[in-house]
Amino acid sequence: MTADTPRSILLVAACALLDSDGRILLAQRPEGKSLAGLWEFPGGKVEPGETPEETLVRELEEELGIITKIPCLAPLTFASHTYETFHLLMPLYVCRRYEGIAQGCEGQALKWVKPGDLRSYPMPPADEPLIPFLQDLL
Ligand SMILES: Nc1nc2c([nH]c(=O)n2[C@@H]2O[C@H](COP(=O)(O)OP(=O)(O)OP(=O)(O)O)[C@@H](O)[C@H]2O)c(=O)[nH]1
Repeated sequence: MTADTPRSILLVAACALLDSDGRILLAQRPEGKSLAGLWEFPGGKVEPGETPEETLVRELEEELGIITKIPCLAPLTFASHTYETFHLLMPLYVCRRYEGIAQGCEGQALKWVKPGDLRSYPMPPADEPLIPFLQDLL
């Protein structure tokens, strides 16, 4: 792909799930996937017919066994990052209200991380500009 080739935009919804101590949940991308081993915010691709909020409610249940509702998702900022084969547009929401205890339902490792420690966890390049927004918020 050359610099002139139009890339498709991939819309992914992501969520900073917070616990009562203000820690943020990160999930490790499993072996075999792109960007394996990096730590990311739970979420996933917005499927046709879904809103980003609907995607997150679905993904949080599928990936983590967490139940939340659309009004509990507060938009914080977004990532806009060009990868080699697509351009990622990723709204980041914050969620403080949910039911259940997060578990890696798809075998992924999870970590509750203090805002000041986020940089200790290697993240996809799209995520790095998001960190100061979370640190300012929390
Ligand atoms: N959920 C999530 N995805 C992210 C983050 N940062 C980031 O670059 N992404 C990218 O957004 C896409 C999300 O795809 P996905 O999670 O629904 O699906 P996937 O891993 O099976 O995608 P893959 O087929 O590219 O491996 C991936 O390309 C992933 O690399 C993030 O913080 N959270």
